[in-house]
Amino acid sequence: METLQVALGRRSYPIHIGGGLLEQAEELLRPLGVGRWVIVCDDTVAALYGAPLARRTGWPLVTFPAGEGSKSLEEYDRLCRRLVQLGLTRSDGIVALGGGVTGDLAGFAAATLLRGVALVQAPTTLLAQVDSAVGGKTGLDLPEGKNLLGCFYQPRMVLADTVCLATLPRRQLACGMAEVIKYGCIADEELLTRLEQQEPDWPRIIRRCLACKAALVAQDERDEGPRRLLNFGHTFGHAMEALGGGRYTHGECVAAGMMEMLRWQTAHGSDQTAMLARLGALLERYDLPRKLDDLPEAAWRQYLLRDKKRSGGEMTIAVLERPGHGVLWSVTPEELLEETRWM
Ligand SMILES: NC(=O)c1ccc[n+]([C@@H]2O[C@H](COP(=O)([O-])OP(=O)(O)OC[C@H]3O[C@@H](n4cnc5c(N)ncnc54)[C@H](O)[C@@H]3O)[C@@H](O)[C@H]2O)c1
Ligand SMILES: O=C(O)C(=O)C[C@@H](O)[C@H](O)[C@H](O)COP(=O)(O)O
Ligand SMILES: [Zn+2]
Repeated sequence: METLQVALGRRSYPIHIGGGLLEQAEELLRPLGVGRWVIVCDDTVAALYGAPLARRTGWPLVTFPAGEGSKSLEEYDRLCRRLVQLGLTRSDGIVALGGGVTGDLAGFAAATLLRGVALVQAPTTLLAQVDSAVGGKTGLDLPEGKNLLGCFYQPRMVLADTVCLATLPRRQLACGMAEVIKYGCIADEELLTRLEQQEPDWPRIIRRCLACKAALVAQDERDEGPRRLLNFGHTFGHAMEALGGGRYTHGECVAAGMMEMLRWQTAHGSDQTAMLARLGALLERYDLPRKLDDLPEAAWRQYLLRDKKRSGGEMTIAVLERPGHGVLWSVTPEELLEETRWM
């Protein structure tokens, strides 16, 4: 087992990475001094890992339907009511076992139920292990757009059990690779080169991505500055995800969104032709889309304008200065809407 630390003063927490950590969950969580744990996971993860964990520990299990559609007020309501019915108190806690959907939904429930109960993130997808389980962003979607409800709520511990990756379908592994490639683009050119030349070594990749994320979160917990680099590909990607209505995953939209941002940059005086070719080849290597051509255009503008990085007449976007080095630009919504392929 390897351990990284997210340095946030009193709210600091460890990220444990390794094979077989779920088997040791009871022991690893004991020092947190939490009364009773409840496991929250989707129905797919329940069958694979939730039920065995519940059997071993005696912790109750609450499930919800797998998929992005569960990041909804309806599912949040159902989950919170179930947790109350189970008698959860303020000295108890939630183990969010699953992918990013579980982390966001169960994390938001942990942050708000009884005004906050302890939370442990136990990510089971590559995407959640390299990104969503760390940093404390929790959230739900609205019909008007992605992650429009939510808060920052840090977990007390993250347990990334790499054994779980063995059962992950190929498409979901690819989704995680989109966020991995994002880290390479914004902060780690050597990672890009390794991904181009070698087969993935998961524990090593996870460690590298999380070291980057932990550093950005420690500098800027509430997403007011450098943490926004993690949004590279998301400005367009989130709009694509909402427009896709569930057809495309978060990772696929981040992949196409990174390409779209490089095209936008190129049309705005920052030539990214070489990087477009490099990123395009890498996305292809990992079965990710470079373009999503079949999305309806009508609501594109509204979704983009609802981006959380918009503040009045200004939007902060993450762009690339060079491979491995992202920077933030401030643009007007009109500039962002110019020269995208839908306009
Ligand atoms: N909070 C954050 O910082 C943050 C960061 C990135 C993404 N996100 C959010 O995360 C979500 C995407 O996360 P995701 O891609 O993990 O999706 P997900 O949680 O829907 O998981 C994808 C699918 O994989 C299944 N699954 C999970 N673990 C498995 C395993 N080990 N073996 C087999 N199947 C397994 C799930 O049941 C689901 O069907 C999006 O909603 C996105 O907005 C949040
Ligand atoms: O942790 C962050 O900060 C990120 O931006 C990570 C992203 O991969 C993630 O998709 C996040 O949920 C997007 O944040 P949002 O603030 O644009 O909803
Ligand atoms: Zn993301």
